[in-house]
Formats: sequence, structure tokens, C-alpha cells
Amino acid sequence: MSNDANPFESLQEQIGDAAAHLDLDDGVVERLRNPERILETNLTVELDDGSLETVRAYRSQFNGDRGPYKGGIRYHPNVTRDEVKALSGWMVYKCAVVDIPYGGGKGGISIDPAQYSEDELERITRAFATELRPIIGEDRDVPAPDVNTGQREMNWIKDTYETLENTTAPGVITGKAIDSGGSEGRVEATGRSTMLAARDLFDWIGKGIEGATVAVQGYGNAGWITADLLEDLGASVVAVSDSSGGVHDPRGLDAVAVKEHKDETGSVVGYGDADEITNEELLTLDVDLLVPAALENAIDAELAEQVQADVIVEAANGPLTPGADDVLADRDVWVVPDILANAGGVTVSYFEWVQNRQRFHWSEEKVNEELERVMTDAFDGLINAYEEHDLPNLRTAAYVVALQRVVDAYEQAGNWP
Ligand SMILES: NC(=O)C1=CN([C@@H]2O[C@H](COP(=O)(O)OP(=O)(O)OC[C@H]3O[C@@H](n4cnc5c(N)ncnc54)[C@H](O)[C@@H]3O)[C@@H](O)[C@H]2O)C=CC1
Ligand SMILES: O=C(O)CCC(=O)C(=O)O
Repeated sequence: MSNDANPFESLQEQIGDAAAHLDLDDGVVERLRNPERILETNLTVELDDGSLETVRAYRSQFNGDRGPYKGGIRYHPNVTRDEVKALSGWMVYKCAVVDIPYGGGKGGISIDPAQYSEDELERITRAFATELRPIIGEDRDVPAPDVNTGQREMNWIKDTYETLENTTAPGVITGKAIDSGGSEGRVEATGRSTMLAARDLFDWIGKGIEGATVAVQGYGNAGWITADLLEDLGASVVAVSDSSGGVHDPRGLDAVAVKEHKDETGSVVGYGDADEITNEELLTLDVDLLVPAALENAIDAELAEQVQADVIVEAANGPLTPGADDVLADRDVWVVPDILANAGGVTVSYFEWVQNRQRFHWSEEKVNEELERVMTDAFDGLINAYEEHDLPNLRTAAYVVALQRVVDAYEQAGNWP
């Protein structure tokens, strides 16, 4: 796996590629390429043995032209300022491509959460929430889960914010547990959108998803739900992996049984009598559909030459480098970009926020119905742009749609004299 591409430079290249197809002022393009502001802070917390530890944390607020900054919080040792900047930018264009009224932000703490007890993680999370308090809010910046965070961390952040502000404000964060104001369907939403994007792409290229063979890299929230829902559509998930390695069975795995094995043992490795494979082998398997659902830079230009899948649908943010995009476009491999394919997470976060503001709770059926409508509309919009502007790939099409929406909001706001 290549880790050398700087994700922020990748984002800027993606924006530049799309901006070239629009008639935009250079100053506006510069605005679209850079974050508005970044909080960088050190959190000092007491560990269980009484010692003190200081960890680095970030929140990047990239662009708020279309609404409150919106985006997850990641706990991972590889979190850097540039990674958070990139992830926050991808959020801006993701919210715009599915046309929900948010800007983009992202946060992260540079830690390996597996090294900490639950009490220590709660202290780290509450320390971060205390630092975030002045810059977040229901109408200002609304965080959510990302890699290695989930309902538990969101509930802690909500409680810290509400306690310090002496109010109730469930819409200050999304991805909460249901009894703390969470939405039905949010846990499954990212994988659901990836499944819908794959289904729509396979329909559009005239193949149909039923019977397609699938490999999924990363078997966390996004990856495992995608695998499970694709199986429901009749696809055959033949390989999955996590950070410890992968498993492959050409007869098809059972997504739920693999998840149970991972929950019991900590990894997909060792599942049943499936063959063990490396992540690199998984990414180059001869399958119909490849779903990268782990981290950035999983496929670079060199690896892209070896990819055998006909279609890649990005559940992860930034799994392909710009060099990989060029190679795959030359090789006629379809790529459904992250900013569309994984947008279900933030879309159902938006539904959660709407329910919080209305003090109302939607059924899971309504959430899934509304999500499907948003996703199919966005897919159609992307295909229209791709065909109308004769664009080189679907990523550029997604950015053309998204950049134009952000620019429209910016220009409609007018200028201060
Ligand atoms: N959780 C959400 O709502 C959303 C997540 N995403 C993106 O989806 C991706 C995955 O996020 P989640 O599933 O939420 O995280 P997660 O923490 O639930 O799962 C991450 C998975 O990736 C695996 N992984 C980590 N490094 C790996 C490597 N080098 N090779 C193979 N597997 C590796 C982990 O073992 C784990 O199975 C990230 O890019 C995230 O930003 C995107 C939209 C929303
Ligand atoms: O649910 C959200 O607000 C954001 C999820 C997220 O971080 C992402 O889409 O990458």
C-alpha cells in the first residue's frame, strides 16, 4: 500500500481538474482549494496510572458557504494537519454533490485508540469537546463519527457541550445513539449509499449488480455494511480485509458471519476455511467490483496498473491517488468517487440534525427512502454532468457539480463594500 501521496495535495489537484471545466475567477478557485480556518490543539489528559499524556488534535473548517461546517472526527495515529484539511475539503464537495445544506469540516486526534482504556478515551474525548465548544454548535459546526469513533464518542461530546453551555442541543453532533437523539439508519447509512452507488453504476453500464463478484478492503462500519447490503442485492462478496490482512473464497463469503468472526477475534483473518490474502492481493483480485473502505492512498498509479476490477466504488475517503485515477481512466475502469459513494453517512446525519431541530423521530423506512431519493438524484446529476461536459471521469463530474453549487452560494451572498 502506498502512503506517500499528501491527501491535501490530492484534494487540491481534484479541485483544479474540475475547475478547469468551469468558467471561474482565479481568486474564487483559490478560495475553493483552501480551508477557512483550522483549530490545532494539544490535549493533556490523566491516564489510569496517574501519569499525564499530551495528544495532538485538529478541527478544520474548510468552507461554510452552503451552511454549517459538517464532518466526522477520526481517532488514528496517522491523523495529521494535512489529512484533516483534506478530509474537511472532501466534506464540502460531498455535501454539495448530494445537495444538502452544509459546508464541510473534519476533526481528528492523533492517537491509536486501542492503546487506551475506555475511561482514558472518555477523558480524551471530553478534553477535545471542551476545546471544540467555542467553535461548534447546531448552526455553526456539527461533527460526527469517522474512523475509530462512533455513538459512544458522539454521546460524550454532546454531553460535554450541553453541560458547558447549560442547554440541550442534540443537533450539535450527529451519529449519536438512538436514545441520545440519534437517527434510525445512521449506522448503516454510509454502506447503504455505497451499495446504492454501485447498484446505479452497474445499471447505467448495462450490467446489473446481481451476480457481480465483489472485494471489500476494510471491514469496519463502511465496509461491512456495504458487503452485507450488496449480498442482499445478489452480489457475491468473495474477499474482505482489515488492517491485519484479508480472506478470499471464490465461492462467496457470508458477510454477517465474517462480521461475527471479526467481533469475536478482532479480525476477519482466520474466518472459516477461506484463503488468507494480503491487502495488496485483494486490491488486484479479478472481481467485477472493488470497494476500498479503509483509508486514503490505498491504490496509487503503480497498483492501479494491476487492478483487475471493472468498477471501483469508493466507500473510503481518498482511497485513490490522482495518479491512480489517470491510470484507471486510461484503462476504462469506472470509478464512483468517494464524495458521492459514501455520502449516505452525512446525508443521514443531516436527517438526524433535522429530526433534532424538529424534536421528532423518523422511522427507519422513511430515513432509507429519503436517502435513496437523495442518492439517485445525485447519481443522475453526476451522469448528466459527465455526458454534458464530456468529462474524463466521474470524479471530475462530481466536482464540476459540487464546485458550481459552492460558487453559486458564495456569489449569491454578495460582497461587503
Ligand atoms: N463512518 C462513517 O460514517 C463514514 C466513513 N467514511 C470513510 O470510510 C472509511 C472507513 O471508515 P469507517 O468504516 O467508519 O471506520 P472503522 O474504524 O469502522 O473501520 C475501518 C476499517 O478499516 C480497516 N483498516 C484500517 N487500515 C487498513 C489498512 N491499511 N488496510 C486494510 N484495512 C484497514 C480497519 O481494520 C477497519 O476494519 C474511512 O475512509 C472513512 O473516512 C466515509 C463516510 C462516512
Ligand atoms: O456524518 C457526517 O456528518 C460526516 C461523516 C463523514 O465524516 C464523512 O462523510 O466522511
